[in-house]
Amino acid sequence: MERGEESNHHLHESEALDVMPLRSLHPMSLNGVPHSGLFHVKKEPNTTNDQDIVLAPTPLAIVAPFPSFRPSNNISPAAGSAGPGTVKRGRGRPRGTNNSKRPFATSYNVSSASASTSRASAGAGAGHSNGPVKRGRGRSKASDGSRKVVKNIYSKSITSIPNFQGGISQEDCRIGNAELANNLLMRFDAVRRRLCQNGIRDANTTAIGTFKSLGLRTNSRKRIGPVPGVDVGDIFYCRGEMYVVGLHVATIDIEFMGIQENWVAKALAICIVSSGKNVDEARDPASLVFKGYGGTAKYGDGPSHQELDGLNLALDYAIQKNTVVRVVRSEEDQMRKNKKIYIYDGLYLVTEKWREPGENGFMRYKFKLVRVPGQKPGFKVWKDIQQWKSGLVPRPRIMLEDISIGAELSKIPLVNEVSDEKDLAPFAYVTTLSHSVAAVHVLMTSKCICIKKECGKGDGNCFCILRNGDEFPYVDKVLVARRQMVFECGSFCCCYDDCGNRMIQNGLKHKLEVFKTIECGWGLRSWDPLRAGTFICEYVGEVIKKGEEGDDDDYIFDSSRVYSSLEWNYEHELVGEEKSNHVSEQFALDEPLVISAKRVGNVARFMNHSCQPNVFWQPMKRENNGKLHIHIGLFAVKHIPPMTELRFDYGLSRGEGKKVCMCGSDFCRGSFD
Ligand SMILES: C[S@@+](CC[C@H](N)C(=O)[O-])C[C@H]1O[C@@H](n2cnc3c(N)ncnc32)[C@H](O)[C@@H]1O
Repeated sequence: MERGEESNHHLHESEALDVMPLRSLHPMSLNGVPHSGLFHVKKEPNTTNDQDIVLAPTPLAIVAPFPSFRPSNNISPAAGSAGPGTVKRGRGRPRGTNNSKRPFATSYNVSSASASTSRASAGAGAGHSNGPVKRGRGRSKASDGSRKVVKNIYSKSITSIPNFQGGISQEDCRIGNAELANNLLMRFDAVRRRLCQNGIRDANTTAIGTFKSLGLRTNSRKRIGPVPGVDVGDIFYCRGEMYVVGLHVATIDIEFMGIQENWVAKALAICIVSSGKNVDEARDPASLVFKGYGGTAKYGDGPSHQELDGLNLALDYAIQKNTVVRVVRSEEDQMRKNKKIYIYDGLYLVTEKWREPGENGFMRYKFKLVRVPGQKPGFKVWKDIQQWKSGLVPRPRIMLEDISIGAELSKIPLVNEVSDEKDLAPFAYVTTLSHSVAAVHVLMTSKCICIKKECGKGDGNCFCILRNGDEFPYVDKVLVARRQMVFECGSFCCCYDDCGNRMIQNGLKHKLEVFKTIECGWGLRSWDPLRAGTFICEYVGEVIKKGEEGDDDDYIFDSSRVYSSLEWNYEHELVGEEKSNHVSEQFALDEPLVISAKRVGNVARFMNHSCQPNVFWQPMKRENNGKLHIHIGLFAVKHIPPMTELRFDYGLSRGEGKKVCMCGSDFCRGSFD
């Protein structure tokens, strides 16, 4: 049936259906879509349209297969660092609506990743898994039939932890909210980073196994339309993250929910991931053509025509019902070869379907999806930036080509989309911190003790690695954990200039722009997506003595201010470590570090303040000309979509700020500075 033939049946977000396990049903009874269970529906009190989807009191109404989740192999409310005195808020563990803290699991078990997804005990709100087929318990048969021990020390996932406080109530888990989604994404990525650092081969899968089995997820209720806490434009670096926030909870590119209409169970498409291969027109930010399923060679049979069954029927049902479908676009990640970034692009309508001959001559289904107008841009932002970068289309409203006047490798434009102002208060753009009065630590050794034995000068241990707790502080160029101090490699190490532990000294790696904000003067943002833990820039300026700041100096960084706490690091229980391994996030500076970027500075001087920042600061020791200095690195708290303003917490000087804060966040303290 083509669009328009049916009546104006709509299912809106307000009519979202409540899904609870009921009992299992024949696996193929859902429009031919295999599924694992039948779910009973409770309708939201304010639901208005009962005719289209019959919500029978019992025995069935909505059929929601709990998907077996198998993530792909792809791989903060407060800012800054926790200062000497901190306003406790941080990521924390959010309380449930009933303010209760609930343990999620009762026993501790570290299992192999392959088994963990199938064996995962369903924690609160996690539902049950029909995950991968169980393949035994660590012993497999060799080709000659003999038993061989498979020792896979790199694949561990935590399936249960006694007394673990997940901090999420079952109700919150089901309904979801922005704080929870944010919190879980940060915790998930912290675990993933640590597992990577520990050499776990498939850190994504292991992390998701842990989160799934402990019930650490939100929006566990299937729903049509938006999911609470996920905004258009939000980005995800693996499918596990979309699972944790309930955006797309399926191993395949299409997620559906079971609906019962006139006592017949039907599948309705609710979310699709356009992965490039399954779409014809992925480049158009307003519409796409999704390819149908089926018709491929199976069990030795040849390919065949695609039929209107299974997932094709789920998309067709969305046409009939005129229901919205969430669409996740994807783009290549420029920082990781052959990996993707997923961009939530909001709601679409499936407007038409047709069948046409495919390359092999067999008929293939196609579905056109058109973006619902009036939503904020998501994927379009990426397309615009690609055009600016390629030079095909100039970036509009540029007031100054490069505020760094060539000091940075990549130009930093000054952009004003809100007025015609193009003047900046005069300052000198510099890329290095000037230490007129800073405490300078003279290096005790000029001996090379680098990690490369072959250099012949060292003993095989890099001085900097040892000082970083015998761990390399980064994985895939992102910081794993905040520390009291990060020690950078320097000229006394035998590593090369492109060593991954030379972050601050190698300067900006992302394309940034200074732009006019509506309420806070000039601000800073990035054209590139920034993964949580990405080094953005250093806070550059003149180091001054505490107490010597001018009253009119708006460009002060002061480590001795009071900062809201931020719990950014991994939870040791979730990576199977002892508490003693926990890396402290409290920085410890012998003396306050005060930097003024008023007269001289870099892009960081344009970063505005937020009480719920997306950037934190990290003290870093770096050697220059045989001397060690403390520098301040600014890093992404969470994944930051392109063109999102970058802000850190300026802190409070005396418990109360001098300036009225206009950050607009839910956690605004009202003042800063
Ligand atoms: C380091 S500068 C940031 C760049 C500045 N917006 C500019 O135009 O040069 C700090 C100043 O920006 C403004 N600002 C930054 N964050 C703000 C906020 N959350 N609310 C109000 N004003 C803010 C205040 O004037 C503050 O003194």
